[in-house]
Amino acid sequence: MRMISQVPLLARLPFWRKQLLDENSRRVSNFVEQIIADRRKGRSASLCAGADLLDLLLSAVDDEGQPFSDQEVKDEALTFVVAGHETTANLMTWAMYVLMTNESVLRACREEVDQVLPNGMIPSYEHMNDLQVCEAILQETLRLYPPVPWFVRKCIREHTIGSDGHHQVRIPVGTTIAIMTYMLHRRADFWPRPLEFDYMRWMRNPMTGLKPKLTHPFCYLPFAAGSRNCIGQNFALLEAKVMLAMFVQRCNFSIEPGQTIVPQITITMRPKYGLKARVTKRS
Ligand code: HEM
Repeated sequence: MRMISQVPLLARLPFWRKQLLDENSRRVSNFVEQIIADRRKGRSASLCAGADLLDLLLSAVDDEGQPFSDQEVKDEALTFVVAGHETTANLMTWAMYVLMTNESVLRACREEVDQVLPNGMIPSYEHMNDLQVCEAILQETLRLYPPVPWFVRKCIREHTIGSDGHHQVRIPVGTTIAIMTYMLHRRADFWPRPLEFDYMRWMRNPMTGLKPKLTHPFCYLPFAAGSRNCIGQNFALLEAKVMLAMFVQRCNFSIEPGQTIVPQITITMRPKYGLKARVTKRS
């Protein structure tokens, strides 16, 4: 939505559903403006133990003592809302899909959660390291169903990739390269049994506590890589782990039969026709 409005030519084109896009863009923008105005006027406060991200943005100053302008605060806040919302929501959707369609995975997850968090205990930071099956399930979900299924980078130094002969490709400076995470994560040369959901491939070694080594340092990129990788990745995994554990601890869920579940790849990746489930309180 925002990307379209950043490209002047595209922004002017009256293409299909453009009005809806503009309207939704305005609504998100108004929503963020309201949040900032409320905080400036003291009508809202941080829900954290200390200052939250918005407090930090509003109080930050540069080397000359200048604060962010209203537009800059809004842009930064909007980036966090947009980058942090649908991504994590999609991760949770796909994780629930996996649990509802793999009985053994749900059983292993529930066993761990019931052991680490007995009698409906609310998870705290100290429990996070013990929720290793939950973590492995989330990592395997991010492999098969990356919420951000592709991203782009611009070439700043000329490269030639591929082996000698006709498979070689020269990449000149300035080329935009799309990295298809979804395909990378399913490549048989990097992942044994690539299409199988196997959370065990992520389990730490019980003796050393170390995670298994990847077959290639860049074969797993749910949060991209390099200096512009996801700034929120640790937070995202933490909040996803808390949600997954509490959901499994407190709810039963089963998938509504007769649905077609296919990934829809746009900027993010979600089930094309949604994912309907029956959720009940766990007794
Ligand atoms: C499962 C959840 C998430 C996934 C899969 C994810 C994935 C990604 C990816 C692939 C990028 C790089 C995009 C690119 O280079 O074009 C990115 C960037 C970013 N993400 Fe996330 N993200 C997630 C959650 C979050 C959360 C919770 C936040 C904030 C609270 C966040 C904030 C950001 C920001 C600010 C950037 C831009 C960083 C920069 O350009 O320097 N993300 N994310």
